[in-house]
Amino acid sequence: MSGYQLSESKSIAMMKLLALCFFAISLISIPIAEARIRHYKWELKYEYKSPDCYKKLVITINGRTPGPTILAQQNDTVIVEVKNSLLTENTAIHWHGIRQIGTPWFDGTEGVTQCPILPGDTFVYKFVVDRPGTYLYHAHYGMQRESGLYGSIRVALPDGESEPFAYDYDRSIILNDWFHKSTYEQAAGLSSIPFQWVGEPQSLLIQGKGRFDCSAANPPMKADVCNNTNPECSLYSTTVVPGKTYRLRISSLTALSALSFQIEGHNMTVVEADGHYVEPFVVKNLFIYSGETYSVLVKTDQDPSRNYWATTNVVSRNATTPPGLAIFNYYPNHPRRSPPTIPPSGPMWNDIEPRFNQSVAIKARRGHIYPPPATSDRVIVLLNTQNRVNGNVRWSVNNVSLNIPHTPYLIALKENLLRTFSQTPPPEGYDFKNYDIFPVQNNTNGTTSDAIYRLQLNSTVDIILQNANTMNPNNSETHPWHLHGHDFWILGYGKGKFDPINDPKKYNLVDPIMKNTVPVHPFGWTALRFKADNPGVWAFHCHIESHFFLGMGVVFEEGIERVGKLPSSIMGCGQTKHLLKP
Ligand SMILES: O=C1O[C@H]([C@@H](O)CO)C(O)=C1O
Repeated sequence: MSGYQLSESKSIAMMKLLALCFFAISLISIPIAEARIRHYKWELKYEYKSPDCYKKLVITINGRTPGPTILAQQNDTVIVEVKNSLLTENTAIHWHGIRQIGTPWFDGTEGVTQCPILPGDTFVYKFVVDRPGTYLYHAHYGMQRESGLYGSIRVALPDGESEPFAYDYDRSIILNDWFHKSTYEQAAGLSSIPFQWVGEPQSLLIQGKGRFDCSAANPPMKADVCNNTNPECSLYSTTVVPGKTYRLRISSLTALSALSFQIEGHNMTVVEADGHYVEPFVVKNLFIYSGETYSVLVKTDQDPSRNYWATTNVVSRNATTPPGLAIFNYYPNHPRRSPPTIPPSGPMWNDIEPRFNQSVAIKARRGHIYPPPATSDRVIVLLNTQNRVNGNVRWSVNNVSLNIPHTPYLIALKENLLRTFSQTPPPEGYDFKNYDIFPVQNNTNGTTSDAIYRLQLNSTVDIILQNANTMNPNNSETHPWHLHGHDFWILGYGKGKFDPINDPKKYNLVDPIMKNTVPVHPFGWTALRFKADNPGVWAFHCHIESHFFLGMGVVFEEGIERVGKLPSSIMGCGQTKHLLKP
C-alpha cells in the first residue's frame, strides 16, 4: 500500500467525521456566502408606445420601457445577452455605478470602452456587482438613452447581513423627462448650423408613465397619435399598506431636467446615495439630478382613507413642462382613484439655495465612513462652458470640447493604436486670473479634441468642477457629472469662483459621502477626490444627454498595462478591424 492510500476502515471513519461536520454546520446555520450567476437575455427593439399618451417610437427591452430591474446580491456575476434588433441603429449599454473592476471592457461606453453593437448582433456583458446598493443601466450610444433604453439595478446584501436601517418593503422608481421628437432628430438638430436646441421636455415620467395633455396640443393631434384615455398612459400607482416603512429607491435618468420629487403629506428620510449609506436626514422635496440614485424611507402614517400624489417638478431651468404625477395608493383604496387634492406645487425653479443645502447635507453615515486620503497627488480644474466651435454650439471643459474617436480608447491604448487620437494632453485648468465666470465671454470660441487625461495608477486625484455663465446673459446651468469606474469623495461645494488657496482648507475630510454622480450648481464649484485604482479607460461627463453629445466630458486612463486581454467582442470598428482574426 502506498503512503497516499488510506485503509478502508480509515476512509470510512473519515467519511463519518465529514458527515458529522456537515451536520453540525447545518445545525448552526452559518450563512455560506455563495455568489450566483444572474443571467438575462434581452432583445432591443423599436416599438410604438404611448408612455405619456403621445404615440412615438421607443426602444424596448423584451417589450418594456423602463426595462426589467436587474436583481442581484453582492458579488454575484451578472450576464446580460443583448440582441440588437433595432434594425438600423447601433447600441451599447452602460452599467451605471458598477465599477467593472477587472472588466473595464464591459463598461458599455461606446467609443471609450467598446465598439458599438451592430444591428442583428448579440453582445454578452459579464461583470461582478461587488457592492450592495441602487444602480442603473442605460444606453451609452449617442443620445439613445432618452429613447427609453434604461432600467434599475438593485444589489442586495449577502444572506444574513442587514442594512443599517429598517424597512418593510423595497421599491425602485425611476424618474425621467420625455421628449416627443426622436433622438435622431434631436441629435441632428444639435449638430446643425443654425443650432436647433431640443427645448424643454413635453412631459415628466415616473416609472415610465406620464401625462401629456392631448387636448392642449397645437396643432391638434388625432386620437391615434395622442389619446388621454389610452390605458397605456394611466399614471404609475404604487400600493402601500398603512403603518409600514417603505424603502423607495428613487433614481433619475432625465435627458435634461433637474427634478424635485415629493410625496404629498409625507416626509422622506434619505439613507442611501449612489450605493453609499447616508447619515439620515429628512426632506420634503428630494432634489435629484440625472444619474443619481437615492434610497429614502417613507412611513405610511397619513390618513389611510385616501390616496396621495407623488410628483416631480423641473428645477434649475425655467421649464414649461407640467409636473410628473403618480399615485401613492393607500390600500385598500382603488389604485387609480385620484387623490382629493390638487397636486402640491414644486419649489421655485430658480431658488438655488435649497438645492445647494441638500448637496451639502449629504454625508457618509456614521459607522460607514471611508475617509479620503488627506492629500492629493494632482489637481485638475475643469471649467464648464458653452462655446461656439466652427459655427456649432458646443459644451466644453477648459474651452476644449470632447470628440469621441471611432477607435475606442481602451482598445487603442491596449493595442498601441496611438495615432487614432491626439497625444497632446488636455489642459489641467483654465486661465484662472483672467477668466470671469459671471458674464458672457467676449470671445466664446472653443476648440475640439479627442485627447485624454492619463493618470498615475493608484494616485489620488482632485477634480474641481467650476461652473460659469453660458452664452446667454445671467445664465448658468446645473450639470450633473458622472464618473465611470469609480466612486469619488465629495470634498465640498462652493459659490462663485473656486479659491485654490482658501477653499481646500474647508474641505470635508472627516465624513464626505462617496458618489458616482454629483451636481455642479449654477455659478458654483464642486470639489471631488478619487483614487485612480481601477485599471482601464473611464469617461467622466455631464449626464445631460445633449451636453455630453455636444462635447461636455473628459476621459481618464489609468494602469492600461494592468488591463487583461481584451475580448474580441468589443472590437470591429475604426482601427480595431484588423485586430479581428478571421
Ligand atoms: O445647450 C443648451 O443650449 C440651450 C441654450 O443655451 C441655447 O438655446 C440650453 O438651454 C442648453 O442647455
